[in-house]
Amino acid sequence: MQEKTSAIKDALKLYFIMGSPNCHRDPVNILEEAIRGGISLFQFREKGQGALSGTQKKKLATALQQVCKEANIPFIVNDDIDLAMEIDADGVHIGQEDEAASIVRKRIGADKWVGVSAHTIEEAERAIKDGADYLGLGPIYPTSSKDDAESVKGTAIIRQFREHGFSIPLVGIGGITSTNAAAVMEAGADGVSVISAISGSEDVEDAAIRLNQAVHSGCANQ
Ligand SMILES: C=C1C=NC(C(F)(F)F)=NC1=N
Ligand SMILES: [Mg+2]
Repeated sequence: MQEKTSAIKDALKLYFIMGSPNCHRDPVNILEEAIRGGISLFQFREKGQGALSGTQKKKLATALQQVCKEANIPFIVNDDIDLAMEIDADGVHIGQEDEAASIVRKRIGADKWVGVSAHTIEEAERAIKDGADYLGLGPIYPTSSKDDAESVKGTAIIRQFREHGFSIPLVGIGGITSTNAAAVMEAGADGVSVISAISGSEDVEDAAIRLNQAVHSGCANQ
């Protein structure tokens, strides 16, 4: 398998997604604690009620990017391609309503990581043709982190994509916790992505540790 693809597969194991609206305290501290707890990839997703913009958003992005750099964790930016390019992020994540993946790929080049949210086989096929490196599938379970989420899919969508023959790295998203993460891995995902299961936890480091254990118990059973 391609070097880049295997690096992405490994990184997707425990994919923490966060922005200031998801935090009740300093996002930098939360990210540091999540890294200590074993997250393998981080996405800066500054979206929703009270989200920062402009220089404030860029300031927070670069502070979180620095934390990731020091821990050798890849840093992904959600939606905002301009910001990702300005701060030389490791990649971007885009949804169906964002700029087309083909345009994003042209803008950021071959080495950067491009993740795309997909809900159907057709959306996935187009994303792969457009040069996506991984797909985010969900919401697997009911989620409180995204107010315009699509219908809940369950782990069936992961099995469906694998049975269809997709070998592209897949990460589940939506309502994932340490109690249901193993099922996402057993269905064939390369990892799980979480927002509130970590950022909303009383003990962020412990939440990440427990999610990591669940993910590794799940992929062991594959
Ligand atoms: C809406 C999203 C769906 N999936 C993902 C990821 F987990 F990264 F694939 N990130 C998002 N922001
Ligand atoms: Mg988006």
